[in-house]
Amino acid sequence: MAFFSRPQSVNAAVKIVAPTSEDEQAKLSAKKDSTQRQCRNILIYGSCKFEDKGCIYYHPPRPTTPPPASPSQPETPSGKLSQAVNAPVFVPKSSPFPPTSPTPAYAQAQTSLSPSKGISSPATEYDEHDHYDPNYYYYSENGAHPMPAEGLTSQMQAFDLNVFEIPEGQSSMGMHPDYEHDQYDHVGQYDHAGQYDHGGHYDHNGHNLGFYPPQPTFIHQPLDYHLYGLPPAPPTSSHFISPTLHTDLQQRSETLRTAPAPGLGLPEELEGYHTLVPLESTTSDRRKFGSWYSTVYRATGKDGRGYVLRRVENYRLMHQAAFTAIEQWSRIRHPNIVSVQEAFTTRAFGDSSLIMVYTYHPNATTLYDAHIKPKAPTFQNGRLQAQSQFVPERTLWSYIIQIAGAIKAVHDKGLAVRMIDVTKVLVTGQNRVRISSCGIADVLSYSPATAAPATPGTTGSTGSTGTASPTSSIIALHQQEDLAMFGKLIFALCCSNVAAINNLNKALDVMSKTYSADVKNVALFCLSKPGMHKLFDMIGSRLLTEMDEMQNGIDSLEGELMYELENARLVRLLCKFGFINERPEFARDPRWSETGDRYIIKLFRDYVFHQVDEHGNPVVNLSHVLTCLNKLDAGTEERIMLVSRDEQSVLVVSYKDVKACIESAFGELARR
Ligand SMILES: Nc1ncnc2c1ncn2[C@@H]1O[C@H](COP(=O)(O)OP(=O)(O)OP(=O)(O)O)[C@@H](O)[C@H]1O
Repeated sequence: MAFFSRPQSVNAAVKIVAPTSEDEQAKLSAKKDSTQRQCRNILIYGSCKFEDKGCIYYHPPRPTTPPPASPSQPETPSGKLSQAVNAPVFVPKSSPFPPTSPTPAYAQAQTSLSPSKGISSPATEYDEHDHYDPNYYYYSENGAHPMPAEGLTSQMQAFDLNVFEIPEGQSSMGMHPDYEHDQYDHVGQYDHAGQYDHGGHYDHNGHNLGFYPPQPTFIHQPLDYHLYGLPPAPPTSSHFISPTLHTDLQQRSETLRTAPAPGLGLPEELEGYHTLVPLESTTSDRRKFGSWYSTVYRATGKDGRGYVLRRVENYRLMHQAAFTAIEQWSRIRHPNIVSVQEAFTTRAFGDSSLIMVYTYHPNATTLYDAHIKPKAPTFQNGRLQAQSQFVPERTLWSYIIQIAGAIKAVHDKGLAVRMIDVTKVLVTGQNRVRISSCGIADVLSYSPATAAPATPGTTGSTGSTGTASPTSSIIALHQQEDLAMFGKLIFALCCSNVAAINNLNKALDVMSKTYSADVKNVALFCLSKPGMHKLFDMIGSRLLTEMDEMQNGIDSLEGELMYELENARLVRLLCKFGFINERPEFARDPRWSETGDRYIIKLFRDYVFHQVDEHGNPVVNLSHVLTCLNKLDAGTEERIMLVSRDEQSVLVVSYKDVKACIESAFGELARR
């Protein structure tokens, strides 16, 4: 292959060819007599702890001075470097990276390399040892822990391996099915029963004798973790961020995609909205919305997004001008108001219905459902106990501030909410509330007598302009009503009773037992229908607390986003694989995706996705995939063994090389 014809660079890929028949003979005869076989701990670690404790294998006499270790080729015993230089070199085309930095000794050895030595003439200096057969331990001991790929690669490097035998009929891919964790950093040792130990020594019966520091021959090779995105700091607990944020988001996404139950008899399509799903029961006790029945549906809009359709049954539109307020409402975008989209009438339900369209907030509940509706008792400490409905004061203030902010925004636009009720305020996230059903009262109670559209700043209570028109005084009245409704809502929440206000003394009693005097003062203040700005004076410094919490929430979400950024890196890589692998033709070359640098990419893809275990079953290990892709994206120096599909050749390449191949191939495609 063309990759091996460039020995001018440093060693990145090593082709391992099938052994000659003489090698085979030598290996077989060596296996026959284990006392003549060199101990593998010597081969791998340079020493055997059991040499004097009964190890039956051959231990050559120890050299008087240990060979110096190479710092940049940590997994290669330095004593074998002169043999390693015989390895052919893989250099990706137009590599954007500098070549793998060799040690001075290694570089020197390379320059003295005879050009006649290539891949087809593997080094023969190994003949004094028996050839390393990575399958030997694994297949000789049934049930032994299979050798992980990284372990195998480092073993091969430790042997300066140029000659490698893949037993006939055995898939080399199947040798390392348990690639689960990032084991590259471990310096393990195989005992003679084939047990792998991450840095520990085993006796010859396979018992672990304890954890020993790595042998000096092997230098710990850390990953280039600095190339990865830093994990975000642990998020500070935030009032507005759910501790189960991921689950909540997934559940919302699931809710968005639930299909409607069949046989509901709902219209297929309404002004472009389709796939209607009722959000409340249409059969059980129904409360009237003023003097109308209403039903809330979830629907999918023309843009594919979710919307809420509130249908008011048997509504007859007498004046088109009734929709004027909707135009104003649809311009209000506030974090504590469910946005109004549009309104129309329809006969699709068999009657004349008014449809109000709002933004959909999946899995939202009403304040009533969240805090007031009696809940079934649950088992706590082995006993059935009623669930607490109590709203903590911190949460209550948060609700007060959010709702007050929403009311103010509406009033500033010259409108009134007219619908502040525990059943119409939605909890749409962790301690987040939004006023829903806005604008509907304006349509339903439209009268031509009060038809003149209000303009911002012309309101009675909050407005600042001179003479009040009849319209503006009505709006001012509605705005004062808003505050009174807000006061009632605070009482209802504090007393867990929608009708708490009907017995004010009792409600005040309950309230003062649980909450601070400030809560009571604010609730009473609202009931007295004051101006909005005075309300904010009472809330005072609690606004700052709320702001701090909001910013904590933002920090926390940014941290979450950082995690997702990591995903984007991997998706980009996968896209590049998709562009390159199996491309039918490029530059009039039908074999483009199978040749040159692309061949490495293909083998790498096999290594990541197409591994099989010893039984030939696919290895579908996501952590293996993620680990490989992260290392690829970081372009680490770590090497892996890629096996051709015919299992006749093996390449040892670094992630850095594979990354260079991908950059180069993708660059070719992108330049066109
Ligand atoms: N914009 C929205 N996004 C998500 N869900 C909503 C939205 N608006 C309403 N809902 C849900 O629809 C359901 C019915 O809403 P509705 O306003 O009718 O409340 P309700 O408690 O049934 O009040 P009522 O008894 O007055 O009908 C509620 O569970 C509410 O959570």
